[in-house]
Amino acid sequence: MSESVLLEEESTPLDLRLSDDELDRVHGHVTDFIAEQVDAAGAEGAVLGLSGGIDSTTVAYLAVDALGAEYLRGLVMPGSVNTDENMSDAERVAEDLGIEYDVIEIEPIAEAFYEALPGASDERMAESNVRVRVRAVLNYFAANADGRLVLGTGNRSEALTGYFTKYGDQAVDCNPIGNLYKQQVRQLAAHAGVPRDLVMKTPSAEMWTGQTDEEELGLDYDTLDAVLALHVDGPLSTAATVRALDVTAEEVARVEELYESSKHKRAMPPAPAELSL
Ligand SMILES: Nc1ncnc2c1ncn2[C@@H]1O[C@H](COP(=O)(O)OP(=O)(O)OC[C@H]2O[C@@H]([n+]3cccc(C(=O)O)c3)[C@H](O)[C@@H]2O)[C@@H](O)[C@H]1O
Ligand SMILES: Nc1ncnc2c1ncn2[C@@H]1O[C@H](COP(=O)(O)OP(=O)(O)OP(=O)(O)O)[C@@H](O)[C@H]1O
Ligand SMILES: [Mg+2]
Repeated sequence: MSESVLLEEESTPLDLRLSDDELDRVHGHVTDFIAEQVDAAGAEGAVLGLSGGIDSTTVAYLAVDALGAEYLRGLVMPGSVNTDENMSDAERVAEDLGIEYDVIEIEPIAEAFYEALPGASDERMAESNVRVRVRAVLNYFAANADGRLVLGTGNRSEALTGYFTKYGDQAVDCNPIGNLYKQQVRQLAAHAGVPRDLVMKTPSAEMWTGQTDEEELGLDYDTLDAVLALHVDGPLSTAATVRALDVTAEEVARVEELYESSKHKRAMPPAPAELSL
């Protein structure tokens, strides 16, 4: 069975699926990109956080294709919220790929932050973002020490909705799958040989127990991707998007709100315009 057939049973509001030929080309394009980024930086390879989720697993598979297993290091960083299943999947990915990896318990590090600013961790998002940023510090610790680049795992759907922690999981040197919508990442994962149980996993940031991306975003990824492609990336008005897809004007407005309110996450921090003195 070809890899794209694997996902063919799904029906989506808008067919963004890549053909086998396109998947071959995207695979080559992304692996070339990873190799070029590492080469251009004069780096000794790359490091990435492995969560057992589809995005980091896909980037790990592609990076091994691009660089070879000996040039990729994985960091598996369990915190209090991560399920044992996800953490053992993360280790399985590293072992299947034959890459060097470390398992680092982040809770004692996060706890030191919570104690340093009493009360701040009462706010769930503030508390959860600390864990995400602790992982970023560890990624850069490993990258600095070994002369490696940090590979990001962000995709286009997350980037356009700001669905990431500022200076957390977005604190990376490059984003190999950054131009692909989430459903295309799943397709590329299958194409790259990621095991089916990981390809079909429900996306979760695991920032609190039971969190799923789709519940927090308020839309399923297929709908989100379709609205992004037609209305945010594409030229269709709200009314035309509603007519083209099986979505409501409220769903389009939700996507627009996510996109608009996260602009600051996609820009360099602003400074006042230069004064002529
Ligand atoms: N207009 C503006 N201009 C400039 N800066 C602005 C700003 N509005 C907020 N800010 C700054 O941004 C901060 C809020 O942003 P941030 O700290 O990122 O926090 P926030 O966006 O509130 O939360 C992170 C979101 O990303 C999701 N996430 C995080 C990590 C991983 C994943 C995943 O999919 O795995 C998902 C998470 O579930 C949550 O929905 C504010 O505290 C403020 O410092
Ligand atoms: N426990 C963890 N250990 C190591 N890295 C992690 C951990 N949790 C998150 N990360 C890093 O943060 C990134 C962002 O998480 P995110 O949930 O968006 O991606 P994912 O888990 O790979 O895929 P999915 O979105 O399908 O859950 C991960 O891809 C991974 O690089
Ligand atoms: Mg995840």
